[in-house]
Amino acid sequence: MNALPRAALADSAGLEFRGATKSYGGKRALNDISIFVPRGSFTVILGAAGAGKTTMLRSIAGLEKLDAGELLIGGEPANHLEPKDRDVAMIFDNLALYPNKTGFENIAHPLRVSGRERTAIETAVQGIASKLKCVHVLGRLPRTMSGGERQRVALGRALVREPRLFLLDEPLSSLDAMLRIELRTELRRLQREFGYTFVMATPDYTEAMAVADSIAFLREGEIIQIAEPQTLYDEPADWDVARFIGEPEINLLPASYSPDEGGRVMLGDGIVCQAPPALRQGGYRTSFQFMAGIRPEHLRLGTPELSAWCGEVTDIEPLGTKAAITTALPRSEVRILVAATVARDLKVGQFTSISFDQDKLIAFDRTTKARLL
Ligand SMILES: Nc1ncnc2c1ncn2[C@@H]1O[C@H](COP(=O)(O)OP(=O)(O)OP(=O)(O)O)[C@@H](O)[C@H]1O
Repeated sequence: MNALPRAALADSAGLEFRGATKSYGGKRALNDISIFVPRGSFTVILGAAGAGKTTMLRSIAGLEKLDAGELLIGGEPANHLEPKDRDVAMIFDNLALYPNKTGFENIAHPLRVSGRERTAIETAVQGIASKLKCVHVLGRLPRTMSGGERQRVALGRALVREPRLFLLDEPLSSLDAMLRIELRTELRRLQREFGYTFVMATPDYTEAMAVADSIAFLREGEIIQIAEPQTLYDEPADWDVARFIGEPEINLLPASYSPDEGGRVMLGDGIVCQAPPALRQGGYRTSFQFMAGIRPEHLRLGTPELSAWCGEVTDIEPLGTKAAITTALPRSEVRILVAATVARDLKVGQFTSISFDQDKLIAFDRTTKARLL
């Protein structure tokens, strides 16, 4: 297994969907999905429960048949291929191991089934086990392993086959938080090092941001946006995407725009500020209403000379190095992310001044929810 030069792979297709559609009893689970996944990349399908993530992965694996549209794997049409002929591995969250086989035999199983020779099996199992740091459990039965060790062996069993494409359906969701972070880092490292093509489904945006080259945001069977993680955060296609990415959630406040004086924004609760660049440069000639999105990390407390608002602290949620402060304004509520040291001096019931970075305000259309460019 040699490391593959990533640059050379960037243009070649690991996977492509063209207008993929799939319904269950009249309900569209996938609606005209088109996506190109470069070979050697890590793509994450992000979306809420029921968005269609599993259906998408199962259609790629051949466990579901598309009603319409084309699937290409490695640039080749794959709609007609049986699952076993697609050369893809699907990794689920509840990866069951054979209870009566050792760690070694569990990982070796797919190679034995395909008739691989004994010394080649030995080398492959040792190689993948050392990459996944589970050599020490190769001689043991699953019931003597910790949850994390079992998951490593199960991942080893999927990775040892070296298929063209790996499909990972919430593979870490049953692990505790620490293990999840440790294993996702390792998945990312392995994927980079060996140029694997990974398509992973998850509803967890932090997991998606941590590992993805590219994230496809899926909602009700439709791809709403495909972008690099930071772009999804900075330039969300609509306010559903903006709310999904970021913790605490982005603040959404009714607002209006006026082209006067080079562009002004009036937020509820009587705040008037200069419009952000996207609105100023948008060529708008008349006033209109929109939804203003302000991320909690772009609000600040306690700079009265710069402050737009005064709010009452109604909740303080410690988050370790940071804290989420909820403040009530006369007609709305905003959440603010502050350093824990700042939160220490605050008390529920106290009034505080609030200011924000106007250039970071994101404007959304009130009807379509789309971000205004
Ligand atoms: N075999 C099936 N029969 C009928 N409806 C189905 C079937 N499989 C999925 N669906 C429906 O298709 C839609 C998409 O389901 P899917 O499992 O792909 O979503 P998901 O994003 O993976 O959700 P989760 O995160 O909960 O696993 C849902 O409305 C679901 O109820």
